[in-house]
Amino acid sequence: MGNSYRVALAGNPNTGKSTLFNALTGLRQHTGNWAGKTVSLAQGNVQHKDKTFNLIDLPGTYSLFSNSSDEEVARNYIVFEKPDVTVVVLDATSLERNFNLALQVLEMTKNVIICINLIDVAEKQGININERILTNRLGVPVIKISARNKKGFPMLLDTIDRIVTGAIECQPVQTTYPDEIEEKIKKIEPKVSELIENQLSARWVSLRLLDGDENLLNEINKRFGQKERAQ
Ligand SMILES: Nc1nc2c(ncn2[C@@H]2O[C@H](COP(=O)(O)OP(=O)(O)OP(=O)(O)O)[C@@H](O)[C@H]2O)c(=O)[nH]1
Ligand SMILES: [Mg+2]
Repeated sequence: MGNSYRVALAGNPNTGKSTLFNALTGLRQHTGNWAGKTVSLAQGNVQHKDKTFNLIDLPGTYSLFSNSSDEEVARNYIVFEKPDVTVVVLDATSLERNFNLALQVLEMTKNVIICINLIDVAEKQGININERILTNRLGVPVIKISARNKKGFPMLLDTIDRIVTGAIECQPVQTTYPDEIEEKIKKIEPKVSELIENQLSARWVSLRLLDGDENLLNEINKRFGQKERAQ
């Protein structure tokens, strides 16, 4: 499986993740249970040049904290299962709301593509989106597509390809918080970093701890504790 890569599709509900998934995989999907949860994730393959991209259709959520099991499944997949690339699918007609989740993903992981879908609807509404400016600001590729009309797919697949081969290096922009929070992050981040080594983003885990996210803490204990016991 040297040429096989996992590509997770994340995003708000109703942004066209499954439409994109089905269009790319041609409905050759099977579902797999994930991480001890009864939620099943649709998976399917797409062939691109010499590579196989294994797409994972994550549950649609408005955020990636621990508010619901859907959020946890999507969040845990991105941070613990570490897909090779995470594609965040956004609705071009409600970018402001959709960027909330996109910025959360940029804090969690490095290899991210922002995929702005429903571009056909946005264009009809006179909404112009400059993907080059967004790419520069966000530090990761931003691509416009219409999943229903199968537009923009070659660029999307090519960009996934270029990320997995290292031709593109993502440098996701990090949200800056008020001084008080930044100071707290500075205090705990080195300790967090020591504990989790390079397995997760220490800044992101620090933020979640400051937020009192016990479910995440339990998940870290469960996963990393297990590894230690197994050694
Ligand atoms: N016009 C237009 N409609 C689209 C496009 N992509 C998806 N849709 C429509 O948007 C609706 C939602 O699409 P889904 O693929 O079910 O969205 P989803 O992100 O999987 O939704 P959840 O599973 O609830 O998270 C459907 O009615 C699609 O036909 C597009 O590019 N253009
Ligand atoms: Mg769906």
